[in-house]
Amino acid sequence: KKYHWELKFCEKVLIELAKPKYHPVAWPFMTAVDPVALNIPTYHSIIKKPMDFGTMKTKLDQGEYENAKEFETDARQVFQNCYRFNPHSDPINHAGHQFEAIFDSEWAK
Ligand SMILES: Cc1ccc(Nc2c(-c3ccc(O)cc3)nc3c(C)cccn23)cc1
Repeated sequence: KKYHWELKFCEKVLIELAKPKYHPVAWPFMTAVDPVALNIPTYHSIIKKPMDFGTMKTKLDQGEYENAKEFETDARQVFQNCYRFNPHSDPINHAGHQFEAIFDSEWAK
């Protein structure tokens, strides 16, 4: 089916983004933000739709995406959450922009 090919592409993108060479910019976005561990108790009052690439992998493996568009929507949510919560000056905000550029490059292939 059409969707099957689209989801294979999503899996391929995740495998690429999880490579060690991207870890310096990818690491804050590969697992769910833990407000207790990070001492940011306001996180869930500011960010209404938490998302991360680890959760996206689980959703993909569990068949929770119907198409590539739904997958991309979650990816964009990761970056929007990062820019909303982390000040422009914060290194995490900068890492988000760098990692989004890597995602965009893979997504355009
Ligand atoms: C006091 C303070 C300030 C900034 C942060 N940002 C931050 C985030 C983060 C990622 C995505 C996101 O939507 C929001 C936050 N992830 C981290 C990690 C893994 C380590 C250190 C900082 N981190 C943490 C604590």
